[in-house]
Amino acid sequence: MEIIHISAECYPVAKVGGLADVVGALPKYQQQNGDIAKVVIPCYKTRFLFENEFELVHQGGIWMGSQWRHFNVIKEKHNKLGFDLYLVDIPGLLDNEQVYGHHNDPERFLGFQIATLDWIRSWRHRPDVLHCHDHHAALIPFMITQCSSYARLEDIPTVLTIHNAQYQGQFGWDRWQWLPAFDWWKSGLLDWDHAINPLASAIKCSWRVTTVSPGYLDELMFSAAGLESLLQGEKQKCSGILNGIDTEVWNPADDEQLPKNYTTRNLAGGKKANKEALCSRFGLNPDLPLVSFIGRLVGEKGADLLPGIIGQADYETDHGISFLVLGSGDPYVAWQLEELKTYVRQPNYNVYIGYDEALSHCIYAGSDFLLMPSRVEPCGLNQLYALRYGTVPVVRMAGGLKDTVIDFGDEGGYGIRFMHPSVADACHALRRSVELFQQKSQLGELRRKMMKLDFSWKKSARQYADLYSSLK
Ligand SMILES: Nc1ncnc2c1ncn2[C@@H]1O[C@H](COP(=O)(O)OP(=O)(O)O[C@H]2O[C@H](CO)[C@@H](O)[C@H](O)[C@H]2O)[C@@H](O)[C@H]1O
Repeated sequence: MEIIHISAECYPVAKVGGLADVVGALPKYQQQNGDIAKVVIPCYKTRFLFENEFELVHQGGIWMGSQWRHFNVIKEKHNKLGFDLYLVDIPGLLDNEQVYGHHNDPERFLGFQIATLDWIRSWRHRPDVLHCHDHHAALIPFMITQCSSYARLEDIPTVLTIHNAQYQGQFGWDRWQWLPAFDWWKSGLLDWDHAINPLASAIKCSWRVTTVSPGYLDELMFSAAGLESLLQGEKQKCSGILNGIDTEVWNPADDEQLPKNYTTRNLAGGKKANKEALCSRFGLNPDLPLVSFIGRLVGEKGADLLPGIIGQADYETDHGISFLVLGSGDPYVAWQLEELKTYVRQPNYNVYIGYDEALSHCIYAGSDFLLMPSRVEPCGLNQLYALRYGTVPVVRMAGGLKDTVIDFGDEGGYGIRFMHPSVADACHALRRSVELFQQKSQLGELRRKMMKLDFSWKKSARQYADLYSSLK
């Protein structure tokens, strides 16, 4: 079976968040299972582009309204990622370093999708599935079924995976001419709330819709940033498939980013060495329980709650807890987190504003607890990385967090859960964390248990394979 993943991100080529991790890993496991999995993403000017070798596989041109745009498709030459990687290069549109945040993002991602289809249309054979990830690839199901220029592709099954329904990629009807020609009476398939809404369109037009955890699918039925009724109506084609993690990239036994590698055998010593290195870099006291946060500084992740949580927990424990934050995003939250250093000082708190992949690995390994006060969490990968590194996840019961973290107070449990995204609930969970930290043997046992859990892609890749087979 040949599966084409179409996405805006793919680790390690271009990563902003968890979408990249999934698209960089799932295809690798699909290849290992005997399928052919290919990934197509925009050709941004990231380091990966300059540090690797590519070959030109296609040249073409597309119309977007009255604008003609030339494009190239290049392929990474040496199968570095374990699957074929294709980059769609549209000069003047996609050739920036930043993945998102441009004034013309709708036009950029639409151009990417049209060029991708234009290229696939030129193949002699047809792939078995087009797997579209998030809104950046979500106009494809509409275009292949409704735009006459892609009629050749019309009966290829399409799967939409929703990694995050908060972002839908809407743009105004004044820009409908950017799309390839379609019958106007079909425009309802593009519309949601009087705008062209790519995510809504894919929910309507794709053969199947998946969410990145079953819990998130349940949540979307009553909280989906305006798409609730649409999802309820299309419920029969929706399913939740939990994300896995790439256990080759995230493995404390041979992670090259860590000061010391460890397994369940040298767990205590390994965690200690990593914690000491991390604490010494950030001026923290290694004898205190270390709670970390890694992520985008946005409301969904509850990042705005962090200053309150950290201040309150520091006060309640009489400086008996330490915090480290790694994140980037909302400038106001970033400023607040910097400001907090004047109230909660070293050795109890430090923050690194920015994006640093290597540091994130050191934090998963060197922390005792990973805090995730998310308001919305479609799956969440951080808690899965934390588990793999023997770090106790302290999570708000949302979406995928609820599906993957069982409270250590319950049978078979290993993490800490709390109910509401509030300072009070998070602080209560942190008090439990401090108590757990003092029970050294219980903590050691939990760490061993967490590291043995299997959240690899094996099971989830099989679920996707079953889904694709059902489309034949
Ligand atoms: N400042 C920083 N420096 C270094 N690394 C950083 C970082 N900020 C974040 N990261 C890394 O980015 C990834 C974030 O993963 P999440 O699952 O939180 O993704 P995100 O919310 O972006 O994606 C959406 O898609 C994913 C995948 O489906 C879902 O799991 C998730 O719930 C959904 O919101 C992790 O690998 C994390 O370590």
